[in-house]
Amino acid sequence: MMEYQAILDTIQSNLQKIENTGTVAAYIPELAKVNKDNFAIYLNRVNGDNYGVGHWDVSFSIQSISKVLTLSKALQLIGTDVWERMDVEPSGDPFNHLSLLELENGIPRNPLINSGAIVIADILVSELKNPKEDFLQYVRDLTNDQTITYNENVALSEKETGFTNYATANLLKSFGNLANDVDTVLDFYFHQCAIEMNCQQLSNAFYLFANRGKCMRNVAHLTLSQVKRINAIMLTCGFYDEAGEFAFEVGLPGKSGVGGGIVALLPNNFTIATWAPGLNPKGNSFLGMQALEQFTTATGESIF
Ligand SMILES: NC(=O)CC[C@H](N)C(=O)O
Repeated sequence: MMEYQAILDTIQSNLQKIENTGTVAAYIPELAKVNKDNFAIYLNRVNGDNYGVGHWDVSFSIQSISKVLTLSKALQLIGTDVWERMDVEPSGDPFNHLSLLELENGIPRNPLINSGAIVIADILVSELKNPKEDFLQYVRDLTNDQTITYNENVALSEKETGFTNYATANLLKSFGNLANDVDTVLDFYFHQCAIEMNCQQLSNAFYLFANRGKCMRNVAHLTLSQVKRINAIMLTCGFYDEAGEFAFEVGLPGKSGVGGGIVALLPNNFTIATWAPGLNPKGNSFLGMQALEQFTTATGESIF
């Protein structure tokens, strides 16, 4: 019998001993206000057991982690048509990089970099009746928690400073890969990124990817094939130009966000969420990456 709580406690005390060289994301002014000392891990096993350490009940901005949830909704709505508008290859580039998009004629490398996520946002704006409300409801249903909401200050803060995302959306539009207008799509995108969750909610939200497409309420949202593909994309593209490093160190499908969250999972086994707002130079949580490396090393539980 594995002592998961003891393993999480040990990871927390190990990480308290090292210098946290991460820095909070400053390019979105609202995120720069978050205290770097926050640290949390929450683990959900598919057998129903759960464990937490640190500030696992404190909410933070999920940012790019939302891209997996919008992809999941888009696949549910239009299936494989999604792949007519983007690829499934790792980019090896930072999340907001523009030059590949221009070279490749407005076809994003994958749905987890900003350009791909903006195309997915465009799909949801076209397909959902009330896009922001309906998507939030989807996230609440997956998580089995009706309290989850957008942080309007974060959405506005990103809108005011989101010059690179405007450039990306305009480039997509110029290549004919955006059906709706740039402002409408980016308003949706800035809101999805501004959803707040704590580690418990985040781990719950991703439960369906470890549980063969069925959420916490045991409702089926995705086919087995869709879950397989989403997990493959998280493994190859979830950490941008550090996807190789995450696979090497941790060995799980996962997704990071510039709010300092990471969520990862082992199919049929567990989901785990970490939060530590200090980011490494690639925009991934400095301590979160290490916490997950220690977790899969201590438990021996990874996809490899
Ligand atoms: N990596 C991230 O979390 C980036 C998300 C952020 N909202 C952006 O578009 O810049």
